[in-house]
Amino acid sequence: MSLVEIKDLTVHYPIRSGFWNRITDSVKAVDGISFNIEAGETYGLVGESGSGKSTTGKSVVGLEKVTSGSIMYQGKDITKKANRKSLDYNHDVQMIFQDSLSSLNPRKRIEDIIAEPLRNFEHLDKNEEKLRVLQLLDIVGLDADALYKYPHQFSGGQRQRIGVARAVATNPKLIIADEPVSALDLSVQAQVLNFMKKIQREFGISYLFISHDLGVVRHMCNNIAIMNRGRLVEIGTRDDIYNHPIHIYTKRLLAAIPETNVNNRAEHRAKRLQVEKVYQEQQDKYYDKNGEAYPLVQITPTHSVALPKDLADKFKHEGEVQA
Ligand SMILES: Nc1ncnc2c1ncn2[C@@H]1O[C@H](COP(=O)(O)OP(=O)(O)OP(=O)(O)O)[C@@H](O)[C@H]1O
Repeated sequence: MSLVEIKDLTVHYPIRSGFWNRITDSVKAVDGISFNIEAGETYGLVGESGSGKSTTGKSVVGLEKVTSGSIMYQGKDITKKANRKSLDYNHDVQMIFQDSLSSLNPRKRIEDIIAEPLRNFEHLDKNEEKLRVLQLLDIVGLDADALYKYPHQFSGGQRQRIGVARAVATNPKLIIADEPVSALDLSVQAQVLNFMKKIQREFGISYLFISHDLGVVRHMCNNIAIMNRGRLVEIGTRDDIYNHPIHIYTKRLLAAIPETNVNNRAEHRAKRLQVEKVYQEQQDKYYDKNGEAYPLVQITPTHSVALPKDLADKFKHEGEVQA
């Protein structure tokens, strides 16, 4: 059994209009997605802004009311509040946000910020609590004098590490990391990602790692789902996605990974423009007449892609020939 099993998850937001403020339509933020997160792994959920990643993450934490579908955790559907309560789900699942400045209370000292989940769930005495907060600061590489400071006294990277310390305080089983390093410089991104990996090794945590950037996810994730307009268009292992991408949208996201080597920038730009040209010319083949992605078709045991029948048959056949 996987740690989390998401099946046919749908989250629609109502659109209200007119004098009576009636519901006249809905935004299909998440439109029937399924994937599993295994214990101890980092699962990547990648897509452009507005593709539905955050809504999915919030649904998994229990912060968003789902329209239909299920999210199974330890055999129970946690889209139901009573099940979240009986499982102690809020203790087991934590979240790290992109914007550490607004997600950390500016009026609270770091000691109180990190201790907050401990106070909610563990009821330690004062000394035990302080010791635990100091251990957590040490794990994320911050000195003890951080205890008495406020969020604005830290750099973005340090604040993000404080967010990581708070998220791991109660020893959770799963952390939803929503764009955890997007607001940081490249060098600082690597630092925070390394801390997240170190903590994962030490505590055996699973991550649902949400990002718009396939470059960031590459060194973090074992399995990756590509999300586009509320649907999944490609699911696979790291090797499937980076070395054998099939969906035109995945190829476009891969071409959008920023090139860090200055000497290769011109070549990279030319390649990106070429991929964009192909995307504009051929994207219609990959979406149905309503502009929606097709259902996923399994190409190999680990790799599934949203394709119409003719393309699915073509790629399956190519896979068989190569094998
Ligand atoms: N509370 C809400 N009410 C109405 N529509 C919403 C709400 N939250 C999100 N949406 C819409 O749902 C869609 C998916 O949003 P979501 O934030 O999940 O995307 P995302 O991939 O995480 O993008 P970003 O990275 O920009 O946050 C968007 O069209 C968004 O405008």
